[in-house]
Amino acid sequence: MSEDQEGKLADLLKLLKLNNGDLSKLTQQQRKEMKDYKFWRTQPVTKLNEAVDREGPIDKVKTPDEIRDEPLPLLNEFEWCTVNVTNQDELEDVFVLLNENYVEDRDASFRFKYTREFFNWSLRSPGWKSEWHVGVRVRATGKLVAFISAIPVDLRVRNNAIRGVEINFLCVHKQLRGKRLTPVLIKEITRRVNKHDIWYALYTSGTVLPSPVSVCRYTHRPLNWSKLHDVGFTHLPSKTTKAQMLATYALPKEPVTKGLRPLQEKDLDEVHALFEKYQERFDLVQSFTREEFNHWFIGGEEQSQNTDPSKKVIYSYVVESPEGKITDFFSFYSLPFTILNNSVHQELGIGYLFYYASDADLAYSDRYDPAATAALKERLNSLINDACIIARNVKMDVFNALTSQDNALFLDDLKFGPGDGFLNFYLFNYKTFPISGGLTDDKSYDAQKRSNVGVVML
Ligand SMILES: CCCCCCCCCCCCCC(=O)SCCNC(=O)CCNC(=O)[C@H](O)C(C)(C)COP(=O)(O)OP(=O)(O)OC[C@H]1O[C@@H](n2cnc3c(N)ncnc32)[C@H](O)[C@@H]1OP(=O)(O)O
Repeated sequence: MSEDQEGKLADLLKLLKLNNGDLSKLTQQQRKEMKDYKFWRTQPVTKLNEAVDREGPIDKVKTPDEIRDEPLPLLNEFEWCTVNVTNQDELEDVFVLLNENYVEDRDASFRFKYTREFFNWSLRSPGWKSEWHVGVRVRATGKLVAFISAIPVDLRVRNNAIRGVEINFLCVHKQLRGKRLTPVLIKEITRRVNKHDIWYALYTSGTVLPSPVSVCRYTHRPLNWSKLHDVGFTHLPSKTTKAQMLATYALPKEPVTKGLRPLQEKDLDEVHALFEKYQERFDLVQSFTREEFNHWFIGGEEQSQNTDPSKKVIYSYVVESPEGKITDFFSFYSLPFTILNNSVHQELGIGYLFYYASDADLAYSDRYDPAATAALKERLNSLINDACIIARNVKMDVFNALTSQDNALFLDDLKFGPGDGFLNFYLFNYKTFPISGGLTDDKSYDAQKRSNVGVVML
């Protein structure tokens, strides 16, 4: 890969996951010292370089009555709001804020194309609460200038069950950056979550904060190389022809796994059970109730009855054996970009690998047994290759995955290139020993250890 191409791919990755950092951020020199995290040093999080000697809560136990009833004060020109995401106009405010401020795109050529359907899926999972969609508006004009959200989740960290929230979509308008609004937003969402007697949170960020529980790397698999090339995402490596690049990334016309079909409601119990069994191997997982499983993988009524591909967010597939047993499951979601100022292409389709499960290695007590590894590797290679084919067939142009889960078993074989973006996983008010993120010391894919991160955040 030429340097130029690597640069472009790095840019692509930056855009694909807005909040990623770069490799330099992980180096010691670039990282701030603990004392310089003026906000984070006051919070119940593991300190940088802290030697964790036990796993568990950080703060003393509190009750919701001890938590203040009123939001923290804001500067007079701003006011708190609860964004009602079931109201189209208010949802629109969130789109505009995120679309214009979430992605750091230097030449402003791409924007996330958030849709109502995407937010209905990501912000309204079972148990969602309106007051956890926190906004800040300009008092005089009502303009939404900051946002942060939480959804309730049941987590498992090794053998401990934790009732918590996932925090996502933190965004401050570009013109208000550097003004310390973020700590206020975080304190406010913490207050609103604590009022519901919830004291722990999971969140991810490209930024290095005190202190990552795990670090995964972004990877991407071009599906439509010529379009990525046309819009300037990938450049032709020297001494290579376009035809060679197309051949490199060519995929079969249709999925190849026998018995592969979309997940249906009738499969839910069986797939849920297979999924839970598969997830047991990981150290950080989200446990889904049946209702949550339905929401995240079938997508509720709106998604299941949806036939318009531009509105489809979640794609879930199962493999059914000739005996009628579900042996495998995979899912990916769609979050495209709008391409600005390009006369030919208006949109870039992007698929993100979500959860999967397989019975390929379940008969082995040790996941690392060479025979177990070989069986799972073979199965995942064909499953995720099929996922790429399906994604390509619904006009996605690139398929994105992290080094989490068992992904290191297929990333190289299926031509997922490493990006320069890293995603840090954090727990709020909960100390843990580090969890492997699927990377070796030199930041390449760790096909031996793989990852023990079994949670996928949007
Ligand atoms: C129990 C319930 C608990 C619930 C809460 C759990 C915790 C949830 C935590 C949130 C999980 C979010 C998960 C996601 O959504 S990650 C996605 C974050 N969003 C983006 O990347 C979108 C584009 N960027 C922006 O909108 C702004 O640059 C943001 C808002 C990121 C910072 O705006 P700005 O640049 O204007 O900064 P400031 O002057 O206001 O504030 C400076 C302080 O903020 C600390 N900072 C900077 N970036 C992040 C970050 N990504 N997570 C946590 N903290 C961050 C920073 O270290 C500094 O603190 P300290 O260094 O002095 O200590």
